[in-house]
Amino acid sequence: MSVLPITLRDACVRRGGHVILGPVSLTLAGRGLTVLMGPNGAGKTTLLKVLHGIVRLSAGTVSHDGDDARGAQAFVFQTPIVLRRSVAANLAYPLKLQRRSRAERAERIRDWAARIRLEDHLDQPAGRLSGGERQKLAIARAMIRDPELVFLDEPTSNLDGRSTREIEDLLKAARDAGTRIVMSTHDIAQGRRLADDAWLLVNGQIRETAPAPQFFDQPAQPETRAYLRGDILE
Ligand SMILES: Nc1ncnc2c1ncn2[C@@H]1O[C@H](COP(=O)(O)OP(=O)(O)OP(=O)(O)O)[C@@H](O)[C@H]1O
Repeated sequence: MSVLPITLRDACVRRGGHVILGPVSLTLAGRGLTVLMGPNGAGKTTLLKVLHGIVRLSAGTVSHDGDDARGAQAFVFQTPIVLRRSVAANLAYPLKLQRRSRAERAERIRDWAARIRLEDHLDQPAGRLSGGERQKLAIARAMIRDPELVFLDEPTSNLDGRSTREIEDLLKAARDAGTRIVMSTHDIAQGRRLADDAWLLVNGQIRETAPAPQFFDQPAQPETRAYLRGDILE
């Protein structure tokens, strides 16, 4: 069973009389980590939400051809949402929904708390964590039930170097363990560090999709070259 492929056909989203996304046609399949790049306001968040199935299209279609879409995919929002409970309770929540046994929950919580270096904070209210710690907790909560597919919206924006490196390591480990990841970033250096393949979105439209070496070093589109040079795209 797989949630993939997910296919968009001429997908459009309108808000306030404007098309903010689309028309976009693409297929999300395969393995690895896809980086979605583009200027502020290009529509990256909207595209991720469309792929996850939490934004209604104004036109076109999104087909989740796989099975069991909800259980096997997760979304990490740009501003991490943590429950007003302890760190341990935040990690336990998705496992309870999956009806995992108490023993299995305890083992996974210990494992993930160690991976995000919060093992000494398990009883602390999540609301008191720093921004970087909250983001790590939100990612761990998404990953703890071994989803097949995870979307992350700018997972390290506004974080310090150390938190960024820790989160990048988490994402690489999840990718290497077989989780399909799609994440947005406008940090080109981060894209180079993480991507197996990359998409450029400008003005609500996909301008290029390519394997990372090609995207970053030999892009086909002049617009991608301009974006990577640091030009302002409109
Ligand atoms: N509910 C809404 N009503 C009107 N405009 C909206 C709404 N939601 C988003 N937009 C606009 O749609 C465009 C795309 O938004 P989106 O958040 O998807 O872009 P983004 O690429 O993720 O941006 P950023 O990099 O700044 O997070 C933006 O210009 C935004 O202002």
